[in-house]
Amino acid sequence: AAEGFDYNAIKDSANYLLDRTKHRPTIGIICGSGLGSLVDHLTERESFSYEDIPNFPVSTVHGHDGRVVFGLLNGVPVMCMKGRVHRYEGYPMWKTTVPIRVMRLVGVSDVIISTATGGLNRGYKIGDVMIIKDHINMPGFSGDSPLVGKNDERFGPRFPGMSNAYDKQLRQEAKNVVKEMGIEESVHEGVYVMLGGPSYETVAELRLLRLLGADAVGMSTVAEVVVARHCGMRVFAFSLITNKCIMDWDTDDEPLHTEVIAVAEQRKHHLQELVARMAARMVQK
Ligand SMILES: Nc1nc2ncn(CCNC(CO)CO)c2c(=O)[nH]1
Repeated sequence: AAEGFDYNAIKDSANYLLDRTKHRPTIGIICGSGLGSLVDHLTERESFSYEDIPNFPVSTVHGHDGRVVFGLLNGVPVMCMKGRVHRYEGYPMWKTTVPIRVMRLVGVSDVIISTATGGLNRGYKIGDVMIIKDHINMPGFSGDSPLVGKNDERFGPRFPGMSNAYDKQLRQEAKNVVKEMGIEESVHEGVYVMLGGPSYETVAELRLLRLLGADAVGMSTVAEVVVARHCGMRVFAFSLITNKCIMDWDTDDEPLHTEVIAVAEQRKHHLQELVARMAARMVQK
């Protein structure tokens, strides 16, 4: 059979974890750039290396030790994915979303996804946060979707809808949290577009993406959201704007991955506070 999801393989991954942790979280957290250290704040932490979990994809980037971390975030049981695998590493799209399906079989019903992005919207500053209200699945346009291939009804339907992918109620909750935190001036709401990467975009591509209505661009998140919605999870996702995309030909700026990491490091406290407050609201259902 063509390579793709296998229910029993996902079940084995989930059972490996269920047999080794006492936690039964309903909230999942994908820690994108800047959020990894969130796991240090969990109490009653139980952590498992991606390498030890059967059938789990492992990051090929050394020093990016991927870990599944269970624990309590201000008392709320959560299951965190610290470290992501990306399409640009050469994994098929479906494989980059295996953590979502494992979360589902562990019992997670809501997922918080964070990511670093380049700002296309000229009103965004480096270090700002964009609550994702919708996405453009550019790889999906050419058929590179995590759901291509045999559909497993035990997860979801053959043709899932994506019209409310980014839960409206959770976005409203997030705006309330942002007000509580007093950071409204650096938080926006916009459209995320995914490209495959690993190269950053040309100026012509960035101008096209802006014309298409995208406010921020990245190389992840969209496939995870498609798979999360396919299996009925609620999704809250946000981007950290780590650099402003260069939109004209005569500047010689160049986006640098080192900048991405540095900005994430600077803003991690606000991001972690946002996630903790959202998790507390989401677990109330
Ligand atoms: N122009 C631009 N700026 C960005 N800053 C972060 N990312 C998300 C991609 N992050 C990669 C490389 O930094 C690592 O996963 C991007 C991007 O895709 N494009």
